[in-house]
Amino acid sequence: MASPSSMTTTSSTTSKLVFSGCSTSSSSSSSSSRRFLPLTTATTSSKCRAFHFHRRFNPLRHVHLRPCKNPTTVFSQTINRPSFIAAAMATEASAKVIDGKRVAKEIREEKACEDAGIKSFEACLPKDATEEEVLKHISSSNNDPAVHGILVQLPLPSHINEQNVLNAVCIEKDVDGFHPLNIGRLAMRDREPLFVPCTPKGCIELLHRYGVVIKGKRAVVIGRSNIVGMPAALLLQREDATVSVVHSRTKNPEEFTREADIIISAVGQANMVKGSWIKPGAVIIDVGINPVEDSESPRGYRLVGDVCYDEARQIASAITPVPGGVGPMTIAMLLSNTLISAKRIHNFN
Ligand SMILES: NC(=O)C1=CN([C@@H]2O[C@H](COP(=O)(O)OP(=O)(O)OC[C@H]3O[C@@H](n4cnc5c(N)ncnc54)[C@H](OP(=O)(O)O)[C@@H]3O)[C@@H](O)[C@H]2O)C=CC1
Ligand SMILES: Nc1nc(=O)c2c([nH]1)NC[C@@H]1CN(c3ccc(C(=O)N[C@@H](CCC(=O)O)C(=O)O)cc3)C=[N+]21
Repeated sequence: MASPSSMTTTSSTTSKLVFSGCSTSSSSSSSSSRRFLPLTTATTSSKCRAFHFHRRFNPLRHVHLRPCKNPTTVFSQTINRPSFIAAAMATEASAKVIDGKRVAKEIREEKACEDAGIKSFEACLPKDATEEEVLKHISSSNNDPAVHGILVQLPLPSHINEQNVLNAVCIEKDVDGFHPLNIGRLAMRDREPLFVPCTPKGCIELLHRYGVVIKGKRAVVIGRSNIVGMPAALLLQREDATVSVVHSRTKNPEEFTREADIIISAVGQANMVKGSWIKPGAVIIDVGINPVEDSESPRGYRLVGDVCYDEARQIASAITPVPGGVGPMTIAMLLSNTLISAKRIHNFN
């Protein structure tokens, strides 16, 4: 756990709160990309992280941000964007793979080109930590001018009230976009949230960068969680899609998905969405991260999405793989939100 004093020693930060489960080696000096993974004992751990920006290069080891030595080269790479895809136009038998890993790398390189550095400090609390202790950590990051972003890793242990905790994060540092004020603004017309939740923002960013037309399209979001499904549906609606939300009580979900030009699936059930659920030419964004046993894999498991990838790629015009699709985009959007926050706080345009 990063001690409160270590959070204040440098000029700027994102703060992350973690209940654990996690060892002391998960302090700010080690890679923390793992801290985001759902494969750790999610129900028994939670985390809070403080991120800060400083003007000199400071590679974000936690998310593998590297300083950019040659900005010109990087810019030319970012201009070279993936080709246009129109969901309705697709005729190819095999879907274009929407490469989240590559786009996330581009986004990280854009940040590096802006001379951005982010430091990340993790507060890793025991799983029986009290709500009061959690709130104390949040309050200390709220009040630390060096901290520009705070992320409380969900889900929280059951004895802690999620609402109280999320409400406590200062809205100006809510880089996860989960504060009810941010979500409320996302839901209302002509209002702008200070931050858009990272995973749904990453999904929309992938659609934009792959030239997928959203306006006027039929979109189906599978799942309605506060983290992914609900904000993803709000974002698609803001992009002028006509949106249906499918959840665990939906009868015959395939009747909805078969009509969709765009499907965002965030359920957490391996291979639930079959090829037969998909309209030919649809674009599929698979958020699901599901471990399935695999004795051949060094970890003893591999990750698959909610969508039956091998079936879907024969039918869809474009699809995100798991791993290497939405996951890396979530992390890139967290960086992006932290950059937005630091610029806003320092009146830097
Ligand atoms: N790639 C990334 O960056 C991220 C990936 N994830 C992954 O995305 C998945 C979803 O995460 P999260 O939203 O937090 O999960 P939640 O468990 O909070 O929500 C799951 C949603 O799926 C719905 N659902 C469950 N079963 C079915 C079913 N059989 N048919 C239709 N809908 C169903 C639930 O419905 P109901 O509301 O009725 O219960 C609920 O709305 C997980 O695999 C998670 O690991 C999550 C965050 C980031
Ligand atoms: N407050 C909060 N905000 C979150 O954004 C949040 C959270 N809590 N709780 C947990 C979920 C899960 N999540 C992931 C992020 C990245 C990958 C990711 O990068 N996955 C890699 C796979 C990595 C591997 O191979 O292990 C990929 O898909 O390619 C996965 C999952 C964010 N979450």
